[in-house]
Amino acid sequence: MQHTLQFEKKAENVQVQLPASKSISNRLLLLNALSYSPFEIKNLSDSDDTKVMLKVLNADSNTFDVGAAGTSMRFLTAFLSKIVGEWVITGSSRMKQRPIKILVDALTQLGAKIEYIENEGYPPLRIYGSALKGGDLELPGNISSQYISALMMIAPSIENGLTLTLTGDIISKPYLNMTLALMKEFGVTGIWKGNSIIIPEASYKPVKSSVESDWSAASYWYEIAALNPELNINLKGLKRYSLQGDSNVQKIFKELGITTKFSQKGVQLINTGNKCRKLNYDFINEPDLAQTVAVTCCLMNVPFHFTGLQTLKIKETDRISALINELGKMGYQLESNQKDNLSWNGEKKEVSGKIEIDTYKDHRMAMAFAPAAFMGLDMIINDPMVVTKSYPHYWEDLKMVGITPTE
Ligand SMILES: O=C(O)C1=C[C@@H](OP(=O)(O)O)[C@@H](O)[C@H](O)C1
Ligand SMILES: C=C(OP(=O)(O)O)C(=O)O
Repeated sequence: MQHTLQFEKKAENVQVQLPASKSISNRLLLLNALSYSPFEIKNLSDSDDTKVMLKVLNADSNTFDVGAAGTSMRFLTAFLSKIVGEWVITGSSRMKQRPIKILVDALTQLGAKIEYIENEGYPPLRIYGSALKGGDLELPGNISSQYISALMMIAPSIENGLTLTLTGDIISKPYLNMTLALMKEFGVTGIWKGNSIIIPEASYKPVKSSVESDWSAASYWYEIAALNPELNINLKGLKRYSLQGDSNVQKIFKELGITTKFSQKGVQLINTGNKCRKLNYDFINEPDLAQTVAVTCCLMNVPFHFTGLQTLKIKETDRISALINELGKMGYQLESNQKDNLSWNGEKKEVSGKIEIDTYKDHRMAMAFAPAAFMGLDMIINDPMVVTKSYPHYWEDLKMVGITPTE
């Protein structure tokens, strides 16, 4: 399926009810299960990644398919390892290329028995769950924080708890702090000590919880604000003192002329027109914002140098290559060491005619590129429904600002 995007100037004011955070939703679902909570979670995400988490936690089979949801794959692998029984967990073809060895090795050290069904180091997995024994574990902190969050959440229910010492650079650290904060809501206090996270053996207590709106989803509206100086955008449900590291989108887009104003009604985005000459930014803490900011900078003619992108190659797709390919189709020549950086020096080739953007089964490719339609470009987005991974009503919401997708 394809969407051809047509843009017709429409609204001057829009109010957007953003989707709920899937990161918070998936943690709360696991913590609810671990605390045997009878309470319903308020404002749970309706994303594919959360729906699949709910489905697995409520299933009565022993074989689960989590599709493309990284958090579900990693969190459930840890969870199932400590539930007595034999379980099989698999995912999409891309999920079978996303590494999981670090988590499997850690769980094995705690006493779990896990087998690789196809390729060593990757899902699908066969898990023989049993009671686990805790203690001290050392594991790399520079591949995916999701392995660490997964271990943190099961730690209180393991004999002796866990002390996790992270080696290498710590990437996506705000997600670890989000995990700690939510565990605290459920009555368990873990602490940082240098590069170690210490979590005691303890009982979670069931609590009523609710989910904030998603700051990563908000980033596409910051992009839209940056490209539409006259548009007045109000975003609902975001928290100023958020658990989400992606709330740093405020700081990044300030460099691109967007001021964030909090009020009773929500978050207002104001375009001041004051953009920086060049944007240098280290995305080590906010990897999911990189695509939004790369596309915005190109469309605004702001050269950039981004670092801290080492996790992008193992996400829904190799996001560094995907950005180079697709921005290349629009005439922007990006450069990268194909490891952890990406830059654009401001040079652009003229392109004409239709621009067909491939999305590589990556929701963030579709969402970051769609606002290019505001620039009068004749845009086609391939496989547009990938957005349901995190933001199912994205295309509906875009209609409010005059971008109409037609099949
Ligand atoms: O814990 C989480 O909810 C997430 C952690 C990050 O992944 P990595 O830790 O693999 O960078 C992020 O990219 C992902 O979208 C959600
Ligand atoms: C990387 C992402 O998700 P996950 O790793 O949970 O699949 C994302 O949503 O951008």
